Amino acid sequence: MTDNQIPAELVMTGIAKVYGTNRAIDDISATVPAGQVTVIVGPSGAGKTTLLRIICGLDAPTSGQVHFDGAPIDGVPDGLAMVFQDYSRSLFPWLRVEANVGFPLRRIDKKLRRSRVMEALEAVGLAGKEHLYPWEMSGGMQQRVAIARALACHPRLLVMDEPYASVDAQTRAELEDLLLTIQATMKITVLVVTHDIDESVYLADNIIVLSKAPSRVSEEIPVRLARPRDQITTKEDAEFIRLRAHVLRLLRNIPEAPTGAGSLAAKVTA
Ligand SMILES: Nc1ncnc2c1ncn2[C@@H]1O[C@H](COP(=O)(O)OP(=O)(O)OP(=O)(O)O)[C@@H](O)[C@H]1O
Repeated sequence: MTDNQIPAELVMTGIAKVYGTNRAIDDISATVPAGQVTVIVGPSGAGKTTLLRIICGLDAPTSGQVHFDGAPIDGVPDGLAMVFQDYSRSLFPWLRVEANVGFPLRRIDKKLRRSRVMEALEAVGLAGKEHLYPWEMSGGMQQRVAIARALACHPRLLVMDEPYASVDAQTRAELEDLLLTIQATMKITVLVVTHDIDESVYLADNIIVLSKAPSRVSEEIPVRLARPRDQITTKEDAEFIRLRAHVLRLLRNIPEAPTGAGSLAAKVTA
C-alpha cells in the first residue's frame, strides 16, 4: 500500500434529494468507516443509486453534505473509484484489456502505467489476459477487468453499484470472495450497494438498511462474523442466518419474531 492509499472515511450528513415533486431521499446520515466493507441495502426505488451518485460527486444533494476524509465532496474526489453493474457499458469494446485498465491512468508515464495495470490484473486473477478484448471474455472476467481498472487507480474508497447483478450465481460467489481478498490485502474502504441480502451479510462489516422512498436509514447493523469468510461455513453460522432474517424483516417491514416463534418463511406467507 502506498501513502495515498490510506483508506478513506466517508460521512453522510442529512442527505436529501428531490427530483421535481419526487422526494427520492428524505434524510440520510451514516458513516462508512475507513478500511471496512459497508453495504447499503434497500427496497427498489429507495434511492440507492442516487445516493451513490451523490457520494461519488456525480450529482449534488438537494440538502445535506458528504465528507470524504473530512473534506466536503464537490466533484469526484481523488482516491475514489467506482465499479458499476453493467460491465458491457463500462468497458470499451475496441480497447484490449491492458488499455481498458490503463485508461484512467493514460496521462501518467507509460512504464509506470504498465506496471500499475499488471499489478491490478494480477490482483483480480487476470495476469496474462492483457491482450484480449472484453468481448473475448466471459461476463465474470469482464467484471474482473472493471475491478482491475478501479484498483489500478490505487483507490482509497472503492464504490460498487450492484457489481455482481449481471453474472451467474457461481461467478457471483467467486467475485464476492475476490473482493474480500482484495479488501483484506489492500485495506481499502469499500462501499457496495446490493439487492442480495445474503451478499450484504457475507461481505459486510456494516450494513446500512434504507427504508422505502423517500428513504431514511432504517438501521445500521454491525456484522461481526469472523474473517476470512467462507461461502459454506460462514453461511451456515447461526449469526449469519440471524442477520439475514433481520435484514429481510427490515426490508419487508415485518416485526421481529418472538424467540421460539415460527420461521420467517411461515410468517411471510401467512
Ligand atoms: N435523474 C433523475 N431524474 C428524475 N428522477 C430520478 C432520477 N434518478 C432517479 N430518479 C428517481 O429517484 C428515485 C430513486 O431512484 P434510484 O435509481 O436512485 O433508486 P434505487 O434504489 O437505486 O432503485 P433500484 O433498486 O430499483 O435500482 C426513483 O423514484 C427514480 O425515479
